[in-house]
Amino acid sequence: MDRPIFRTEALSKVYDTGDVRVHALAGVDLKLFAGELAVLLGPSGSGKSTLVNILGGLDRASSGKVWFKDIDLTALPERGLTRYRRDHVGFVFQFYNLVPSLSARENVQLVTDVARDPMDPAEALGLVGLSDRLDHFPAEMSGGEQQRVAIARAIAKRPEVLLCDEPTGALDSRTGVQVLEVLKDINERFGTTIVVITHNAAIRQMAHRIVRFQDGRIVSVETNETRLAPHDIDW
Ligand SMILES: Nc1ncnc2c1ncn2[C@@H]1O[C@H](COP(=O)(O)OP(=O)(O)OP(=O)(O)O)[C@@H](O)[C@H]1O
Repeated sequence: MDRPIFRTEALSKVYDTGDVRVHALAGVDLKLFAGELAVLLGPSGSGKSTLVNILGGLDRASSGKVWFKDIDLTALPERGLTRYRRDHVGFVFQFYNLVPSLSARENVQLVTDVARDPMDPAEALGLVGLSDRLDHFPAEMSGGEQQRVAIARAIAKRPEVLLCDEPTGALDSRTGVQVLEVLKDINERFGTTIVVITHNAAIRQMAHRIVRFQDGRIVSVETNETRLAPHDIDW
């Protein structure tokens, strides 16, 4: 796990909202390695989502550089960034963003229909333990199940990277653990690089590395000597 998949150099993001200039990222130098599960911690507003959105090609830096392997994302035109996102990145957000009128299988199909080398939707849903919920609609599923559909949708295109912004933020601890078990399994089974933003500091115990943010800067990067399985984490 020593091959960088992301590298940022003096990455900055400034939001200009009239009178106020917010330095959401103020010079971030970070390497993330292929196959690692990294947890990003830090107070609200410290820049975690901004960084992850830039890594995922949803947003652009104001200055500095970010590479995905040998691709300079900061130099890609809009179409290239869209292709990068489609081919390489899966996203999981706090609120699952499923289409309410579509079944679990159809929600996953939205992605597999346009992916280059997708899994079968039923296979992706099987990987997150939902083989018996293929034809259920979001309203017929628990929060944890809906989040697992969202993860199935994100992994069905076999992305190299899974970017998760507060994936357990809306879940109670029991269902949160199930979601984290799925992320750990994906990381181990496919070697997918996984980045998890969380406000729940206990989750750091399942990470290979923990990156802490404050005021748009990285204040520490720590490697876990021993990792805990999600079901052994005390929330
Ligand atoms: N679109 C935007 N326009 C203006 N300011 C923004 C925008 N997005 C983020 N910011 C500001 O940038 C800073 C960093 O925000 P960001 O969402 O990256 O922090 P965060 O660490 O992910 O916070 P949280 O844990 O609350 O999600 C904050 O001060 C935020 O208010």
